[in-house]
Amino acid sequence: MATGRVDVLRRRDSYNYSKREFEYYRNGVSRGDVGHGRSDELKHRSGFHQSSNVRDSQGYGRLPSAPEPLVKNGKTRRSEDAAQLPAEKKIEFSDDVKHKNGLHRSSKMCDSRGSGRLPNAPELVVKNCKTRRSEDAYQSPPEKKRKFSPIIWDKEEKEVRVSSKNRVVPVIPLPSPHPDVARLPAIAKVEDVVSVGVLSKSPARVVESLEVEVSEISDVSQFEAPADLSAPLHPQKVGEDEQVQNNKEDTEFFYQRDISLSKWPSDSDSPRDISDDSSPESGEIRIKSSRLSRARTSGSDIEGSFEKPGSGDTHYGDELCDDAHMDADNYGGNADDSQFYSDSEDDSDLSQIEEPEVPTQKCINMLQGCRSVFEYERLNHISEGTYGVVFRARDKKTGEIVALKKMKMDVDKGCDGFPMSALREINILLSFNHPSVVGVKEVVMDDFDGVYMVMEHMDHDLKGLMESMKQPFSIGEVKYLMKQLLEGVEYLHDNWILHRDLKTSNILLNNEGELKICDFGLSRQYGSPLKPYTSLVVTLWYRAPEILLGAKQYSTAIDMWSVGCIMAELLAKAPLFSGKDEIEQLDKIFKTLGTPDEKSGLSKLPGFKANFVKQPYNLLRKKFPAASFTGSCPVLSESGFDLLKRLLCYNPAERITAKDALNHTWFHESPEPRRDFKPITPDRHVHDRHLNSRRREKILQQ
Ligand SMILES: Nc1ncnc2c1ncn2[C@@H]1O[C@H](COP(=O)(O)OP(=O)(O)OP(=O)(O)O)[C@@H](O)[C@H]1O
Repeated sequence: MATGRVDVLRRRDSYNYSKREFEYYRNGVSRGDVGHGRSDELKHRSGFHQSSNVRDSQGYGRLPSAPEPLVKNGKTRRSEDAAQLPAEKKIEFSDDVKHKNGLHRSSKMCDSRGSGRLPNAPELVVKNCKTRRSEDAYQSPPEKKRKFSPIIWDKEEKEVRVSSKNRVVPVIPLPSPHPDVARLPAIAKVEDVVSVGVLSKSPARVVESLEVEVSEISDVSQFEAPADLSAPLHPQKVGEDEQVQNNKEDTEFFYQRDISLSKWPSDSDSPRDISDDSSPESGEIRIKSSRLSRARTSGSDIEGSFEKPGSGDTHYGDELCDDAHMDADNYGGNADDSQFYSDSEDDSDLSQIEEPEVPTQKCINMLQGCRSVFEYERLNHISEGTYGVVFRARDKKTGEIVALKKMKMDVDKGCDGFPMSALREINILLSFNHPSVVGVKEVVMDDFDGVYMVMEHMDHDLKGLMESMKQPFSIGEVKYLMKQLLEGVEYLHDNWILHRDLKTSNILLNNEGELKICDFGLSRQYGSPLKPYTSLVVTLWYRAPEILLGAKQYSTAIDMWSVGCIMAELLAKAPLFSGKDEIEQLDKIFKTLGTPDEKSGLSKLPGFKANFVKQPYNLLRKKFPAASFTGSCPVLSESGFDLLKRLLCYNPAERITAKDALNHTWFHESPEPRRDFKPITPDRHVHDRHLNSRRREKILQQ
């Protein structure tokens, strides 16, 4: 059956969409209407991680025992003492830096290429895993750092500091770990400092994939000599160049991630100020340990219930570190023990700034290891995407209903290693805390190295909800949903994250009408100047024209285009541009919005010269008229249409930002956003949704 299932999955992949979409398209949209673009995307998304993921010999964390990689202008080096580079570890902000949500935020501007809105940062210099803008371009307090890690680095500290003043950040108390799940603690034994950005790579691979300044390596004994740095890590069959580019991108992403709060303790560590210069940033998790345990291919049955197999079935024995088992009594922090964060020298300045009330940042003490998935009772399968299978489950101790996303380990076909997409998602979601971003509670494991992200459970996703609705949302409801979506997107962009896969199936809703963005597998950090990114991001229907036309440099505007497509879909209850490949997608866009001209900001892109249909008019208003007597098309006021038009503006530099969109008059005119909106009868939809998932399971088994 398993083989059959895989075959079906493969077949499904050849139709280029996830099972959910498969079902959706199968039932709702003719097959011919969708998907071949998705095929490319899937291939790419799979290949995207292929060579960058090399299974190391660890368990859950799979942390290589690599010394700390330091990134400097795209190169890495190691240093004996990262603390010697304090200046390089800071990210400095220009004068218009604003403080919001406990994070320093800089306003955005358009880059000279018109490729998107950039933070008003001049040249970014990446050093020591942190980003810094060239000093001649701005003068801002060097002490200002970007901090958004939830990870507590200090075992003894029950609280950590964050950049925001007066923010209490409680440590989420975790119960005792599953006795068989000691992989994370096990990795806290090594002596080298490594980055979570290379979690999926063995030390050798880390060296292979990055340029290393050997002179600065303090301990070369643990590294193999760098291989051909330009070569992919594995033989590639397709899209090798693209793959190499993607690997670079992946690597850059993690080295640029900034988790300056994070600390990994060692037994001997005393509580440290997390602003310590040596604290890791940019997605790195520093660990002390050198014991490596062999990681094995995940063999867990994703369809099985979370019943713990007999203890004799576990295979970690000889690999586990005995003292990795944690004493239950000592396990878990105490929310009451939180203390105020301070941003050291910044405090006086910050006191001048009126700070909005923000939710506290989540903290998870990584040292506590992760609990077992057997702490949860599996209730039902919710959905399956490219990167994970999502279940509804109940916390056996608290009774809380959660969503468990089992990370697919085999998304990088033919490769070992923890998938980069999963690392990104876990890292980002653990870092963020916003009402419009889905909350991650913890990461748990099964006995087969399966890794699960425990998320707050949401009753619907927008796609499923719209499928089940007979009528489109009312304008007040659309406003309310759009407002929440824009708040989430604004939060991401303020925190330098591009989601890169905003679509209705990645927008969740609970029965209270609360909206949350999920699926951060394709997200990445952005900065200035723009780096070449992969153009194979964002599900085709929501993909911005600049990406479709081959732009390699893009920014937050790509998410805003997706938001525009989502707004149109909320209004019409049908996707706006549903091309089945890139050409058709562009064709559909141009037929509605008019073929872009030289002034569109797209004329320099590689695909612009292609012979597209010439359609000089913007016909969007026809689809969303100001009044309709037949009720066949959704009505939209002048100001609502203006917002939609600005979201779907060709020129990425002129496309409206999330912040400006939130201030748009549409949200202030009547009807007001319907805050009392609650999705349709919850039980029925939940039931339907589960029925659907059962139907999907059947299809997969055939
Ligand atoms: N916290 C949650 N609560 C309820 N349902 C969820 C939750 N997270 C995800 N889902 C459901 O699972 C589906 C797939 O989740 P997700 O998009 O994270 O997986 P994926 O493998 O990354 O998908 P994709 O193929 O779109 O990349 C979502 O569309 C949603 O229906």
